[in-house]
Amino acid sequence: SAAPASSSAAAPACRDMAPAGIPTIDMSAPAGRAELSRQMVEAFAERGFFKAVNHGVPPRVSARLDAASAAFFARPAEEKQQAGPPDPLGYGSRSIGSHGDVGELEYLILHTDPDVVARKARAIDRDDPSRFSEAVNEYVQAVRHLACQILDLLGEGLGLRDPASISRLVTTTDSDSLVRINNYPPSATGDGGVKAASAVGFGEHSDPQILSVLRANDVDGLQVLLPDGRGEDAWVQVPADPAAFFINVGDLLQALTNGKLVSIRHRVMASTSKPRLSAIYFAAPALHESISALPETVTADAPRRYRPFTWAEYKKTMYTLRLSHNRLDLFKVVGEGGGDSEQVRVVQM
Ligand SMILES: C=C1C[C@]23C[C@@]1(O)CC[C@H]2[C@@]12CC[C@H](O)[C@@](C)(C(=O)O1)[C@H]2[C@@H]3C(=O)O
Ligand SMILES: O=C(O)CCC(=O)C(=O)O
Ligand SMILES: [Fe+2]
Repeated sequence: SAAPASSSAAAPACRDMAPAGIPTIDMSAPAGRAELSRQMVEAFAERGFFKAVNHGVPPRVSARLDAASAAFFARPAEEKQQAGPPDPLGYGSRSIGSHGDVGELEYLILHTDPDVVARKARAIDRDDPSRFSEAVNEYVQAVRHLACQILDLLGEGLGLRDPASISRLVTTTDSDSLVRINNYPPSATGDGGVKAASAVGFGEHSDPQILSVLRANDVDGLQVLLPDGRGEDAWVQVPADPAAFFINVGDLLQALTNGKLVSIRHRVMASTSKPRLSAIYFAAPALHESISALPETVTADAPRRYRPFTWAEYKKTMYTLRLSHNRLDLFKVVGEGGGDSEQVRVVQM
């Protein structure tokens, strides 16, 4: 089916933003583990994201990735193209996906398997490939650990019989997790000013995987779409904090929790005079993994919302669609009684 146009144009401008509603969670659990997992479930159910502080990722690990990324982006354009095109992994500039989405950025998308990183690093840092691959591998290890801690806490907060069942999807050796490094150039107009606040760095979308762990430098730009309390959604600016991680629910976690946790729509607006550098770890399962609602999340009051699907199937669908598409809707079960009924109809693409 045809992808709908981005709804960004229709969404309210930043000046109409809802009062800041950025849940912040102290990962050192000052009030105990049970309270920490309760806070996480609440933040993910109501907002789909939170800011993690005291997260345990050493600042030098992030700084090392920043330095390696900045060194790559500073190379001449012809040299960077050697690490592209994004097929869908690799170096890309402005074009996002293969359906006409564009943004004011350049990026690297890498699979997190260390062997794959090592191979790609030969085109990224030709003088010393291991300088780049080691920085990425060390970073990935640290953020995967953080992601799994969060997923275990969620498992506990959701009252799962097997609380580690979600994090196991990510720790498997054939996990399809990715890391994406984005560089948004300063949006100077040439006359000393900056572009209008409407310049899109990375258009509106939800992340397809299980969980996204985002860190950026001190440059603002990330916005999340949140209910404004008056029955509308509004874009809320997420103030930059290089010492924190911003964690968001992906489409698969929404499906696994039968819609209890919500995959948040977000975007990046490019209107600053400094480059924004960000790195996002997308925690994903293995390609063959079947995704269906965890039994504890399916009740008489909350019947099954999505039909089971594999990550490979979901990924194939997502790559045929525009960035802004509500792709999880295509897997919705329709009909009375939810998905446990033999009579269910499934929305076809
Ligand atoms: C337009 C697209 C880019 C994207 C693949 C897609 O067809 C739809 C999902 C997009 C997205 C958003 C989150 C991540 O940045 C990303 C790497 C992902 O897994 O899904 C991108 C994809 C991409 O840039 O290849
Ligand atoms: O670069 C950012 O800050 C966010 C980008 C993003 O949402 C993505 O790459 O999926
Ligand atoms: Fe995203």
